[in-house]
Amino acid sequence: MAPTAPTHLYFITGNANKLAEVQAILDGVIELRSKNVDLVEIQGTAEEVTIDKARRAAAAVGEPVLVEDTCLCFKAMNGLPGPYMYEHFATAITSLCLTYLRKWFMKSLGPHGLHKMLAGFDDKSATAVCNFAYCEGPDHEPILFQGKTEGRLVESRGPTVFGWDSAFEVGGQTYAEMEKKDKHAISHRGRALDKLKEWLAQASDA
Ligand SMILES: O=P(O)(O)OP(=O)(O)OP(=O)(O)OC[C@H]1O[C@@H](n2cnc3c(O)ncnc32)[C@H](O)[C@@H]1O
Ligand SMILES: [Mg+2]
Repeated sequence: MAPTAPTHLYFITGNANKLAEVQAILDGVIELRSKNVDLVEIQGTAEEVTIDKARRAAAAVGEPVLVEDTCLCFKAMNGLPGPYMYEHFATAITSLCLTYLRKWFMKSLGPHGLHKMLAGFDDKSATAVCNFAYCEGPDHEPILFQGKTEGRLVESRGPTVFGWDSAFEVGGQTYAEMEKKDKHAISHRGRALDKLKEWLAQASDA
């Protein structure tokens, strides 16, 4: 059966900054309810982790849910061997993100120390990757929406309110230096949610 457009969504997250951003971006699009359910996160690619998270969330809440997983990937750490196929490259990068840029890592390094991770590399480029998964309810297949933003890792500039915002620069400004609406217009999260909005519009027309 084709998935139907929900009238409301439970966004399951324990991260207050994420919640605020998602609420702002989806304002007027759909009724967003928040819930903090402690979900086990499996090991795997970012996509597998997000899909599994959505299944667990739907089973716990019993209603349409949205979950999200974000990671920051450093190209330099996968510089070897150069000519590898893109698919291998992407998989290796994803594993790196999952292994190294989880919450505990951010907590121990902090936004001010993050740039030191690439101190020994010339290539400071990084990609912010955001995966949202929507699941209509228990026993439904989750649907994935991905957004990516290319940038680079820099010394922290701007308020250190949200994760690595002050260390990730896009077009000359760190995320933390941007107005929120400007971050949303180009961010990994904004781009992923553009796809979700498009899907919601199509599903409600169907
Ligand atoms: O409950 P969930 O939704 O899983 O929230 P989380 O805090 O575990 O979030 P993630 O695993 O998705 O994110 C890993 C880290 O990346 C940080 N992060 C996520 N999105 C970010 C953004 O847009 N800007 C800066 N840091 C971000 C976040 O604060 C975490 O420390
Ligand atoms: Mg998490």
